[in-house]
Amino acid sequence: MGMTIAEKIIAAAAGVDHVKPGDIHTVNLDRLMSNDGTTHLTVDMYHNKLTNPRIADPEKLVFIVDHNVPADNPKTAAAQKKMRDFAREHQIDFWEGKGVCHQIMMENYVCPGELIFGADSHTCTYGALGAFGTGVGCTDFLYGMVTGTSWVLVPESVKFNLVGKLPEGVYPRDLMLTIIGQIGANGCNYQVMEFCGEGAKTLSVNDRMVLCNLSVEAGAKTGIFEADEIALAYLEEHGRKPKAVYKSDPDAVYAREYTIDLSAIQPVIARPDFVDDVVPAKEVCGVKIDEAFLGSCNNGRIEELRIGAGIIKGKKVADSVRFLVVPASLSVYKQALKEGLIDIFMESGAIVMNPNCSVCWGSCQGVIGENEVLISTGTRNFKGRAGHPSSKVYLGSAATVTASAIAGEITLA
Ligand SMILES: CC(C)[C@H](C(=O)O)[C@@H](O)C(=O)O
Ligand code: SF4
Repeated sequence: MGMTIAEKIIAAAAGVDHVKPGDIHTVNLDRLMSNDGTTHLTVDMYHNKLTNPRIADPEKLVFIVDHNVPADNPKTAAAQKKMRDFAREHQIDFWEGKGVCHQIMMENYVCPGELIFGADSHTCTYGALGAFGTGVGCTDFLYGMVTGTSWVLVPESVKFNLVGKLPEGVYPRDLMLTIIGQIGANGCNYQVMEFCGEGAKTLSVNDRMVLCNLSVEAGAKTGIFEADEIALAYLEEHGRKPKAVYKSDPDAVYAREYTIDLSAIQPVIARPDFVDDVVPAKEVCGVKIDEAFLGSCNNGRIEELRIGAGIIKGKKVADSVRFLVVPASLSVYKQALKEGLIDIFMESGAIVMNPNCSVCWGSCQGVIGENEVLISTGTRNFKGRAGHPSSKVYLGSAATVTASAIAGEITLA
């Protein structure tokens, strides 16, 4: 019986020839990433719970302060200090203020064929480069840190055969929200969403990141693409080499298969308070907004900043709206500066912030108040995600978010 890409990665990490869904294997981890959301808890467990605290291989570890940057209160400052001190003491790669963790990982670490655990649910982003990335809690993270290994219950894979090409003005974010709307927030629970087909060839690594990143919002263990020439070109540009390049075998077994026609996708919006409550954007046009957010590990890269800047150039943010523009990393920020995009946003009245998670998770910048409405390129719109429990978050593409920031209400670009 053939294997899927995900199964091949797990088999290699387990040192066996063959795995199948339902098997449990002990695996060697290639890398472990943790951010300021939970690292302080891992550090506490490391110091207080272990009889023989040790780190298997500090070179496998990456710590990234990205969720609350710079620290916004004494509690987050203390948590970050704990993380910083620990990283220094153990010579762990440490990043602070340089960008959202998944963006930093993609720019600097992730290689095809790797198995990566991250103490963050959107670690599934790394499938854009043909790696198996998945989120774990801090107990599993601690185990991985101490032993360099972990366990994986081999997930089933679900095939998404992409055909055609997205129409002009329709983006990978519309595509992935549409898929999540169709299959539901539990649509791929503990399964791998494998994206393939000729339509995949029309998607850049950025586009693939958008899809893989949101796979967890359909309950998936991860999302993955084959590391084809597009992924390998990205890798080379970033000065890295693949660990291994896997293709799914023709006789690999899938739990289900979907065919998605990209040319039929339209701009969509996920309505509050569920990522799978997806409707055509035109159905919610006219909803008044208080804030708009262009950023996050899903949609804060140069591609989206270009889309936003292209729409807002020469126009103004509505008086009633705060428009937060937050590049996903420092390198995205610098590229945007070089291309004059930051100037365009500033001229329009947008608030351009330092790279970090920002209002995507509503704990740091741009928190919204009682009954306020945000339109966002972030990942989630759960109740209270961006601030007050009565506030509302609509999720849309960079184009829809920017057009709405100008209009003061949800509008199509
Ligand atoms: C803080 C972190 C653990 C969390 C996650 O796991 O995803 C956050 O990044 C989010 O997007 O909700
Ligand atoms: S940008 Fe949002 S989804 Fe991504 S890691 Fe930060 S809080 Fe989580």
